[in-house]
Amino acid sequence: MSTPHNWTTYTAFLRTSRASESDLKYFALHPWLAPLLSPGSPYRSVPFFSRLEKGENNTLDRFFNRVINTNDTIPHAIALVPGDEWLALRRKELFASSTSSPSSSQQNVTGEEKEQATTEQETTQKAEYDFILLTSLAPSLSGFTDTAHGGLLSALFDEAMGCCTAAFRNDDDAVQELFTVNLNVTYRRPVPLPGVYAIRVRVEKTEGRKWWLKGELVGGDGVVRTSAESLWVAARKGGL
Ligand SMILES: CCCCC/C=C\C/C=C\C/C=C\C/C=C\CCCC(=O)SCCNC(=O)CCNC(=O)[C@H](O)C(C)(C)COP(=O)(O)OP(=O)(O)OC[C@H]1O[C@@H](n2cnc3c(N)ncnc32)[C@H](O)[C@@H]1OP(=O)(O)O
Repeated sequence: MSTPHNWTTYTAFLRTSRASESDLKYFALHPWLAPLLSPGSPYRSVPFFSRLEKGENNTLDRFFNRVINTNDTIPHAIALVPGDEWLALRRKELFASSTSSPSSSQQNVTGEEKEQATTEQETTQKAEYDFILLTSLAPSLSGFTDTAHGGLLSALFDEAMGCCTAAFRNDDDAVQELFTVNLNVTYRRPVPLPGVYAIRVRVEKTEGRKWWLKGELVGGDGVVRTSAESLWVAARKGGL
């Protein structure tokens, strides 16, 4: 078992960590991922947080960091996140008209600031998605023969979306923990096993404590095999 991490905030984790060489080497073998992994990519490769060991006495994320962290389930997974500048712009965009602003410094964004953000967006490297999970799926994740189980795909969307929201929460906990209250998954095409897939997600909008997200799962042929929409609700201040 690997050593538990010692980051104190998710933001610090995003800023300072890098995906393992073995995972990077593995995904680099798949040419369709090159635009996401090359030096010119708008994304940085970091470990998939949910997969990190949290310590013997900490039961956080056990499903992802133990049960489906094996050679015959999910042998490799990494996360791709936009650069700091782009994330900051997205924060401005998402919280400009919302009372769920993740930081007091981002509240009451004025028209002038919005305009400035638009200009900045034109010059900052644009990332179409707020979070991408690259994952290999091995044969033991099957429902139908050689096909990924639909429940597993839902769990992957939920987790990727959770990590996506975490990047927009602030270190000072101005936004409370977020929970999935609704997850609507559309199974469009089977997801063959074994295979390598990208789950790309984006926050569509926020309103008060509510956040709406969308996501898609694609393989090397670019076909959207599964898509998902979800609603997340931040816990009330002062706890549930
Ligand atoms: C590195 C350092 C360490 C730091 C670590 C930090 C972060 C971790 C980082 C990364 C995390 C990474 C990954 C996490 C990823 C995934 C985790 C898995 C996520 C899940 O898998 S989580 C499990 C399933 N999840 C639940 O276990 C939730 C059960 N639930 C509740 O606990 C309550 O539901 C609660 C508390 C959420 C809200 O309760 P509440 O009482 O505060 O809110 P209330 O009911 O008033 O709703 C407020 C407004 O939402 C609307 N609304 C509510 N529900 C709706 C629905 N279903 N459909 C449509 N609208 C709905 C209402 O209509 C109202 O709308 P309006 O305000 O407009 O009237």
